[in-house]
Parts: sequence; C-alpha cells; structure tokens
Amino acid sequence: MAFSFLPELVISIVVVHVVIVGLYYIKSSKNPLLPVSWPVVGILPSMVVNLHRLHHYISFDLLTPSGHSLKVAIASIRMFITCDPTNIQYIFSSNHTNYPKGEDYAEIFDMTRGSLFSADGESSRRERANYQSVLSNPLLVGLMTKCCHDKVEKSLLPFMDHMVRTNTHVDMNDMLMRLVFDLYATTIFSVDPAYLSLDMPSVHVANAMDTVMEVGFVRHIVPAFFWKVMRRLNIGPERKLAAAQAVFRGFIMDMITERRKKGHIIGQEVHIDVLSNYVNDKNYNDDLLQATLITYMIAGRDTIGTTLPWVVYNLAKNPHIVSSIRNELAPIMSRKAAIAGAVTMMTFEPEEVRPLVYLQATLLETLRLYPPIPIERRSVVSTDVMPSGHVVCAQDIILVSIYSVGRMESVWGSDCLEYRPERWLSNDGRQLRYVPSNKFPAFNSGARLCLGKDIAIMQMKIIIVAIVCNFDVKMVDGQAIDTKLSCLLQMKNGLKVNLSKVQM
Ligand code: HEM
Repeated sequence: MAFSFLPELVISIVVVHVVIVGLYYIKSSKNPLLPVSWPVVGILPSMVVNLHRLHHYISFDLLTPSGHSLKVAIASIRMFITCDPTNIQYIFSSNHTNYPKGEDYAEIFDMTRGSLFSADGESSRRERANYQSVLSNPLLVGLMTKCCHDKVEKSLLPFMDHMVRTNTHVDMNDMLMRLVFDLYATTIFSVDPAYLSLDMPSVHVANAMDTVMEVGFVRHIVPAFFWKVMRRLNIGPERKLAAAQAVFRGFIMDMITERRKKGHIIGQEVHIDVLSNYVNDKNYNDDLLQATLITYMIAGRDTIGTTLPWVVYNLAKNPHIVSSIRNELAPIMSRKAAIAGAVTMMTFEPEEVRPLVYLQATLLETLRLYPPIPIERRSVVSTDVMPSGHVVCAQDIILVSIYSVGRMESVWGSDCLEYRPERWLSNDGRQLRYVPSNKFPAFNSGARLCLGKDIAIMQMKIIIVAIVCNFDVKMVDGQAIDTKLSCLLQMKNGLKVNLSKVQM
C-alpha cells in the first residue's frame, strides 16, 4: 500500500530526466536535428525532438548517413534499423525463422493475440493457410469487388455529388476512411454501418481502430516496463487504449452474436462473407475468433483506408497524372457511353479496370512513397551477422523502415523523391516493370507476404477511377499535410479539397 505510488514516481523521474537531457541537447547541439547517442537514454532525446518528422528522421538522419543500416539504443532497448534490400531479403526470406515477430509484438498488439497478425512459427503457418483459403475463394473475391463497386456507385459518388451541389469542401481522408470501413464491415460481416452517408454518423469504431494503432506505436518506442505500468494503473495512453479496445471488441462481438442468432441465411441467400468461414469452426473459440476478425478488419480497412487519401493527395498535386489516367480510361468511357447513352456519372467494373497499367503504376508509386505500414518490426532469436556485416544479438529488435526503402537513391535513382508513376512502366508504357519485394516491401516480403495484395489493388482501382473520371479535385490552400504518430502512415489533419464535376 505504502508503495502504490512507486510506478508513477518512476515514470515521472524518467520523463523529467528525458526532458532535461532533451533540452540540454537542443541547447548544446549546433544542429539539434542531428542524432547523438547519449549514455543511458541512447538516441531517445534526438528521437523525441524529431517525433514530428519521425520517418524522415529515420530515413535521412539515421539511415542515409550510415549506409542504410545502423545499431542504436533507445533507453534500454537495443535496435538494429535497416532499409538495405539485401538485409530485407535475409530477414524476411533466407533466414526468416531467426527473425519472428516475437512475444513483444504479440504483447504490443494484444488484441490480435493468437491470430495471424501476431503469430509466429507453426501457428502462423496454420493460420496463414486458413486466411489464404478464405481470401482465394472466388466467391468471396467476387463479393469483395462487387461490394466495392456498389459502395462507389451508391454511397461515394452520390456523397461527392452532394458536396459539389452544396459547394461544401470535403475532407477526403475522412470520406475515404468511412467508405473503406463500410466496405470491410460489409465483406467481413455482411453488415453495412453506413458511415459514409450524408448525415455523417459518429465513427466511433473507426476512431477506436485508429487509437489502437496510435497507442501501439507508443508501445513500440517506450520500454515495455513503462507501458505495462501505465496499463496496470490505467493512466495516460493506456487508458485511452483500454477504452478503444472495449469499443472495437464490442463491435466485433456484436457481429458474432448477431450471426449466431440469425444464422447464415438471410431471405433466400446464404452469406459468403469472411465470418461465415469461421463462426462454426470448432478450432476457433471466442477469443481466437474475435482476434481473427480484428485482424481482417485491420488488414483491409487500415491499409486501403490509409493509402487512398495519399493517392488523392498526389493526384491533386499532379494534374498531368490525372490527365494520363483519363487518357487511359478514354476508350472504355467512350465504349460505355455508346452503350449507356448520356450518363451523369460513371463507375467501372473489375474487368474494365484490371488492364489499366498506368492507373496501377500510380497506386504503386503512392505505396512506394507512402506505404501505409511504414515500419516492420522483428525480433532476433539467436546472434547472427547481417549481409551488411552488422552483428545482431538475441533479444535485439529489428526495425525495417519500409518508408526509407521507397526513398533510396540506390534503388530508385536520383529522382527517388519525385512522384512519377512512369518509373513502374516498360519503355512502351504497356506493361508494369517487375520490382522484387525486398526493394518494394509495401506489401511485406518473403514468407509473410500480404495475402490481400490483388484484392487491394483491384478495390483501390475501382475507387480511384470513379473519383478521377467524375470529379476534379483541388486541395484547399494553406493546409499542412502531416502524418500521425501511429503504426500507420495516416494523415494527421485530414485532406481538405474542393470538388467540381467533370462534364461528360
Ligand atoms: C494497400 C493495401 C495493403 C497493403 C499495403 C498491405 C500490406 C501488408 C503488409 C506490410 C503486411 C505484413 C504485416 C505484418 O508484418 O504484420 C500484410 C500482411 C497481410 N495482409 Fe496486407 N496489405 C494491404 C491490403 C490487404 C487486404 C485488402 C487484405 C485482405 C483483405 C490483406 C491481408 C493481409 C493478411 C492476411 C496479411 C498477413 C500475412 C501474414 O502475416 O502471413 N492485406 N499486408
């Protein structure tokens, strides 16, 4: 009892220590942005000073000057940070069994414990096989693309049209996040929460998902002892996380309960959603079922929902790329117009968008510069030597900066910081160039490669062509486009745009 305040006292002492060292560091350093490793706290002060530009700091202040890989300490945590493609190949493919996600990872993302998201070894192979079989079922894939097409036609385009008619500017980040949440709730549970509708309902479950990723990020960078103490005391970010987890879990549990009550048949139709593959499977108890469905929501909603606003942002900044996409669409549009006559707005079917290589190059270029999962974390089982010559020791943490790989001059050339979809195309512009996943790890690399890549590309194509073909998008002046501190590369303050209709 007498020591019940001890954890808070320890936290306070450490926070004060870090702040004093940080202030001293800013005052004494000629350039406070340059990293210095301090005794006890390591690079923590320089990282704290640079948190607002973390990914740039990792890429250009840490990795570029050190030849793309370095060992650092953040307080008591030993880390090896890399973006070197030969190391990536080694970590994710050639010697991947020595670099699992690890127990720390499962603790950080405790909501997903047991599911593929945080599993390693045999259980990850078993779970991965199940996900693979669900996500390659042609009926489900068909449903996912059809549902995307329907959502675009019935929710997205009417919403955007309304914004034009009422001359209201739109937060594209918010709008697309709502759309993608609806899309994934519909394909996973056959329930459409209609987050994207004119009355703009509260998006508390989507907000809770964002909080999970924001506090997950804090758990990555502070020593486990601190966040566990905060969790126990239910203070600070951990208090926020506990509330968010309750909302997210509550939503998932409601979906499961509802399905168990109503069964698989609605009217004459049998559900072919994700939930129907698991709900009667005896290998999935309630906890594992919940964790699995949470993983599906995160895998689809977080990634596509994070990427789409960056696509729109880059298109708004590059009108010549919008023209190139429209040129690629022109033959399909005139064919459709000849059949349907004059239409006010157009949508596109999966078969129509599949061959559009310039559009695909635009999506890949966005993922190169703005990967929704900017950092991958792995642990080290036993001491080993990386291809770059660095020795990593058991218990070290490995951070692979996917964000940095996309901005490496040695991989992408001297124009690596330019947004240029053409770099993905063959000389005649008709085919996509192959880039191995260790040089383009936005969809991960090796044994744990993303299982939803093709679905994601198809859905993003359907959504982006509908926007590009029907609307002109102009960014509202004077806004700072920034990223959140999160495990995802989400926009911090949204993306405000003005819309106008393209005359068909
Ligand atoms: C822009 C879209 C997407 C991107 C950039 C992306 C990227 C990634 C990345 C980086 C990972 C590895 C994550 C980790 O190490 O934990 C991953 C894993 C995974 N993704 Fe995606 N993803 C996208 C969309 C999707 C979609 C739409 C689905 C399914 C509907 C999906 C299903 C999965 C699954 C099941 C895994 C786990 C694979 C494993 O751990 O073995 N992804 N994805």
